[in-house]
Amino acid sequence: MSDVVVRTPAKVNLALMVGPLRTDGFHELASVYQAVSLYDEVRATLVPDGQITVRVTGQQAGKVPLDNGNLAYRAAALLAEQAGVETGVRLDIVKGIPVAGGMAGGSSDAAAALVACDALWGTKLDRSALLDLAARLGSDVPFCLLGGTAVGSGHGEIVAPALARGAFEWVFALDREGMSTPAVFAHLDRLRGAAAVLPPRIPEALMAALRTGSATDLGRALANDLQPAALRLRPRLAQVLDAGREYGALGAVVSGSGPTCAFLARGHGHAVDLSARLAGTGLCPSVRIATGPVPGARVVEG
Ligand SMILES: C[C@@](CO)(OP(=O)(O)O)[C@H](O)COP(=O)(O)OP(=O)(O)OC[C@H]1O[C@@H](n2ccc(N)nc2=O)[C@H](O)[C@@H]1O
Ligand SMILES: Nc1ncnc2c1ncn2[C@@H]1O[C@H](COP(=O)(O)OP(=O)(O)O)[C@@H](O)[C@H]1O
Repeated sequence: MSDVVVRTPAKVNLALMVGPLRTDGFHELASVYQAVSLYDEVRATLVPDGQITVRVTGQQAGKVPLDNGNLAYRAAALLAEQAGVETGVRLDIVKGIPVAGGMAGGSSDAAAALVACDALWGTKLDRSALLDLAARLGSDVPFCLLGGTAVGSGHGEIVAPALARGAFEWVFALDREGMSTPAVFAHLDRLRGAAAVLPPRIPEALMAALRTGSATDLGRALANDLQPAALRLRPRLAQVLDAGREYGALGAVVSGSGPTCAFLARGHGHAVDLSARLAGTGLCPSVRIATGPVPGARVVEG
């Protein structure tokens, strides 16, 4: 086999509860992730010379690094090192997930590269070994392997499937410019100042909404501790959230560290209507519809 193609999803945090800053520079998190149907594709092609190269096409491709700053590159290099692989790989990434949008695009490409290279090189790591490597690459990477709806703890890298039913219709309002995840966490610390920060806890109402599959209850329970910091850094996002609520979204929340805003719709027809209305406000340059949950990074060819 000389080619493997992996399709890999974006995520939205249904809850992102941020605890104290740890001594390792990460914050303790309690997160509920959901994988949604906006995808990147990663094609891994065998090359004999031991080199890893990356090419990126698709939406906002120019904003993505091609060197070892690319998370997919790092994933391939880490797997090669761990498994003693000497052949190389060319990674062709087609971006469909917004870049620096709070939707885990880079992390998802890292998960995809692990899955693709594992198949291409025949390293055949088991699920838990892949999850360990994923955790070394970034807080969101293990979830991108798992997909579905899952609870994250630690700094977000310890993931377990959530008891959840139902399918949800989402609308995502993209912003012109991405936001830096470390900058948003740092701004939250500034807003919190010297106040004591409690260990993070996922709202019980959210887990209950997932168990019943009620979109109305889920919409009400969406929560993101990073949202106040993201709104301070990008005040126009507050208008975007208000517009979505006005057009009947069941819930409106900043996705992860932002700037993408996520809206839960009543159904597909409402999602189409909501996306048209949001686009019509002129507040957001691009709007997407997606469903969740969907599976994590999966081989689709090869
Ligand atoms: C905020 C979240 C929510 O799911 O996603 P995004 O909005 O970036 O997609 C994640 O916590 C982001 O995860 P990820 O993008 O993998 O970030 P990482 O590479 O692990 O960390 C980047 C930096 O973010 C900060 N960070 C990240 C995770 C965490 N629990 N505490 C932190 O303070 C740290 O400054 C860290 O150095
Ligand atoms: N494969 C990749 N796709 C997108 N961005 C990447 C990738 N690898 C590294 N990056 C870098 O990571 C930063 C954060 O991107 P991304 O993972 O899309 O956003 P977020 O962390 O907000 O979910 C980007 O600004 C980019 O410089």
